Amino acid sequence: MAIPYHHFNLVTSEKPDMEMLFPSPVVLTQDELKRIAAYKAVEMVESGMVVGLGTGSTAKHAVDRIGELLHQGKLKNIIGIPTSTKTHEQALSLGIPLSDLDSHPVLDIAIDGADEIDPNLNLVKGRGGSLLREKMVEGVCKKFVVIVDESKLVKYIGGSGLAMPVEIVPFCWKFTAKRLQELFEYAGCVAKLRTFASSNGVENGGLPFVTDNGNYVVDLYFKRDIGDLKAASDAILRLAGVVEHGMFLDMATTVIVAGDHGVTIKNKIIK
Ligand SMILES: O=C(CO)[C@H](O)[C@H](O)COP(=O)(O)O
Repeated sequence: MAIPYHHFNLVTSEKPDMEMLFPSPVVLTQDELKRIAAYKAVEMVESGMVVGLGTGSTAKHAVDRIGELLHQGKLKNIIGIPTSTKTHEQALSLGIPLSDLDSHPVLDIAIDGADEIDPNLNLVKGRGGSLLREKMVEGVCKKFVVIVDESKLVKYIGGSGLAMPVEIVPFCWKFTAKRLQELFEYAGCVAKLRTFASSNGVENGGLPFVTDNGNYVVDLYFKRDIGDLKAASDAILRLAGVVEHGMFLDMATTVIVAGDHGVTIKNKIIK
């Protein structure tokens, strides 16, 4: 049975942008690793902050922890900005005071998971379907802390072979999906409409998955590296019918990775 680890010995690595925390040698489940990364991130939250609340199984631990610290009186006057209806419901159930971008257009910090992280801290997000709200919220925070277990680390964006989601309007979705696939023909791209069944891991068709914004999601699968990410982003966003894509380029300020050998904290190098 997996045992959660209880303490860290702090060691600063030779690289100035990276801090390593080595735990006791124990076996951890993926969910425990997610929770460790989440709790570490919540240490960066201070009373009085406006906090972006991410979506997904990793971010859920961070929201739980913020709720717990508020309940214990260790955090005070937090305002949460949820990135999905699901997180909104979770935060409400924990008694976290909530607001939105209309009232709080600048956030102190946001904490969220990711589906992929490349060596330059570029991300793929949105396999949970909340990419648009996540990008809106996380694009206006002073610190964007990404929390993952080490399975999310990739050599290049798309490198996991799993989906890079694109939120599109439902109108003529096949047309938009085809244009997206053609855009990345050079990388062996296959574009698939996400369905409720496929979002649960069962590839047998079903009704289209509908986002919190009433849109569809087309998942792009790449066989090869798509190359210039900024060019890819611009090309996707130029297509009428596309609402947003799941590449979060140059947005993360800190990435916390929990792995079997400890927690690694990578900070963006400010040029
Ligand atoms: O982008 C997201 C949801 O839209 C999630 O942050 C991402 O899918 C990671 O999820 P998890 O923590 O469950 O692995």
